[in-house]
Amino acid sequence: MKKRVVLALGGNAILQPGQAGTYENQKANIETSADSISKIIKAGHELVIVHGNGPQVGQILRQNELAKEEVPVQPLPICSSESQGFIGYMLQESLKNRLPEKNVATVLTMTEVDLKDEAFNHPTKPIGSFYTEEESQKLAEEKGWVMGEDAGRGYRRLVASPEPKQIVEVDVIKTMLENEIVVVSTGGGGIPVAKNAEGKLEGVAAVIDKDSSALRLSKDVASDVLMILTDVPNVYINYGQENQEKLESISIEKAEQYYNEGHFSDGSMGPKMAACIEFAKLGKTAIICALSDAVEALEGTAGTRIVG
Ligand SMILES: Nc1ncnc2c1ncn2[C@@H]1O[C@H](COP(=O)(O)OP(=O)(O)O)[C@@H](O)[C@H]1O
Ligand SMILES: NC(=O)OP(=O)(O)O
Repeated sequence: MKKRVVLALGGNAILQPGQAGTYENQKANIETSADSISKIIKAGHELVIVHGNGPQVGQILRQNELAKEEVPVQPLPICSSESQGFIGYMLQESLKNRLPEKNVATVLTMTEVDLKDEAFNHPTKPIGSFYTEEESQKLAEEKGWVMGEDAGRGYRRLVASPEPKQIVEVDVIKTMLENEIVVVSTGGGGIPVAKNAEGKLEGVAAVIDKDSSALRLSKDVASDVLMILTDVPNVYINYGQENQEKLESISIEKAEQYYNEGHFSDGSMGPKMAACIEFAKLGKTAIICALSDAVEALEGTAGTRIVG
């Protein structure tokens, strides 16, 4: 049966930790992602792809800073829009090469946030490259960056990550879905904008969590499924320990219990599970699975499903 699916594509699907972030690295990863995504489209489902941009937006910002003697530095929302543009282009190209008959288009998407969001006072979103603890201390001292540990993988620059309140282009996205267009939207959680003192939208320095924005978008376009693709085949309890246990199909109550017991790390699996639990509460299906298992997970034979 045809389903409307919002698919959140993890950062690893575009750039893996340890990779330099060359065009070739990103192209190769996106080609692999397109193999899986095109199978979902071929199966006849309506699809919106929401991608991450943490590594890319950090690198664009850094390029700006390093070139500042010659070229004016652009603010973070401009860097976000650039990341949506180039990742959208790469996805469009790879998907169009596999499915020449399908229309695939990227919507540069703004996401409204609240300037009073407490998150502006506590940066938590890791962007850009990974550093050692020593390098991280030096960068904090010399450049005043806020640095933090990222899920045991090293240290990264942190920026504010407010809650997504509204996807500004949601009506455009719905119209495209109704016209069978595969949509790439809300990349990097959306370009963060907020109402200024005159009530006008204006870009703000933040990077929104793409899993939270994918949840917002899933609700707004009334998708049947929220699917988060990442680099692990399942969610586990006691993850990384000898007694780790794979979760396949779980109830909202069990998922909440495990969440409250701290089985899902902040900044990695935590926000994914929080988004899935909230989506399942609408009586719908939320899935977390590996990129390569997307079609099987939709059919219910792979991944972790929270069933509402
Ligand atoms: N309970 C858990 N089960 C599975 N993976 C977990 C768990 N807790 C933390 N993780 C980590 O979450 C990572 C996926 O999150 P993240 O790196 O943010 O993904 P992405 O960049 O793909 O959005 C996995 O690689 C794994 O190391
Ligand atoms: N914006 C965002 O959540 O990006 P990553 O998934 O790459 O961290």
